[in-house]
Amino acid sequence: MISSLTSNAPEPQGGAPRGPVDSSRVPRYAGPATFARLPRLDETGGRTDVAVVGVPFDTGVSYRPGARFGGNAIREASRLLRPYNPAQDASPFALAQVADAGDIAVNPFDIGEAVETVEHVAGEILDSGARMMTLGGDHTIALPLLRAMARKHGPVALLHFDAHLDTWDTYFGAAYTHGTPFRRASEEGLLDTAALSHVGTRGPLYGKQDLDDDAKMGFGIVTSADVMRRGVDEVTDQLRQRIGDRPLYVSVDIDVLDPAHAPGTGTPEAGGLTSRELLEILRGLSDCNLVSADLVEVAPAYDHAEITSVAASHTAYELTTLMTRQIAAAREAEPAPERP
Ligand SMILES: N=C(N)NCCCC(=O)O
Ligand SMILES: [Zn+2]
Ligand SMILES: [Zn+2]
Repeated sequence: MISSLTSNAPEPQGGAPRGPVDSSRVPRYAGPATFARLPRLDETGGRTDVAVVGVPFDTGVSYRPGARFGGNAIREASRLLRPYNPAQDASPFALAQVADAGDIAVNPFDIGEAVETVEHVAGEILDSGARMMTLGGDHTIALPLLRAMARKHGPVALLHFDAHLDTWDTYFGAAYTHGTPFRRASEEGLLDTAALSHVGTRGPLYGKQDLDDDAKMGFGIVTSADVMRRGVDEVTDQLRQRIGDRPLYVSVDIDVLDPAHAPGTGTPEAGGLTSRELLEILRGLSDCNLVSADLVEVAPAYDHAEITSVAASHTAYELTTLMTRQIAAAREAEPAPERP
């Protein structure tokens, strides 16, 4: 019998979460890439507090394809993440169990079926009590994810980081595309219309009507230029006030970043946020009730030196840290008899 060449994460002690592989013992470039070198879900007995889930799907794109490879590119780039997050003063993988649940197997030839599959699997994960950190995939997948969120939490507050509105109606007559998920979510009543914000919006539109339609759905817009002029702290305060203690879903399209910070994406627009601005805004959400998040539109074929997937891995790390901090705080407030 051949023993494993690269050891897995160490056995946890006394019910503590199973953490990442120790990079001081196993070189971080060795072995299979799970997000942040965390255990797979089957290594935690199928139980986790936060499930990192890939959705290799890009059949909904209107321009460059390739986001189906985004999740695995982010996992590869996440090998360098370390267990303590000084910006949030937290060790996310010690506060709660985070595990890599692998990919949802979606039909690349049938968008309707793919949307149903994502909704179904997301529902199972949420029913287990876990939160989701989803790695896309193109932005189409936000719709089935929001359907699952609304079934569990009711209409959710939405913080949407993106160059684009993604509230357009149809493309070539198709209702489910990466430019339309939030229009469908609004029509289906999945969103809490008092707390909807786009952040980082910029670039040409089809017409002024796009903005009128978007405003009618209840969205507020913080453009990329607003972030530059008003600054991260003021913008974050305003977003936090709008969200309050509502259940919050965060959807990050990596094209919210300037193409200098994220060239590896399908519909790039000049004049975007820096990765520093995005990470800082996210860190400011620590008192929000973040129920789950997605990070979409990483298309590694257009990337260079993993610029985009490194930015994406750090973005997912900040989001995961926010969730684990909230899970730990809730446990402290009301001690549960056993860890899932
Ligand atoms: N969701 C993303 N990334 N892009 C939407 C752009 C849709 C369009 O081509 O007008
Ligand atoms: Zn976009
Ligand atoms: Zn988008």
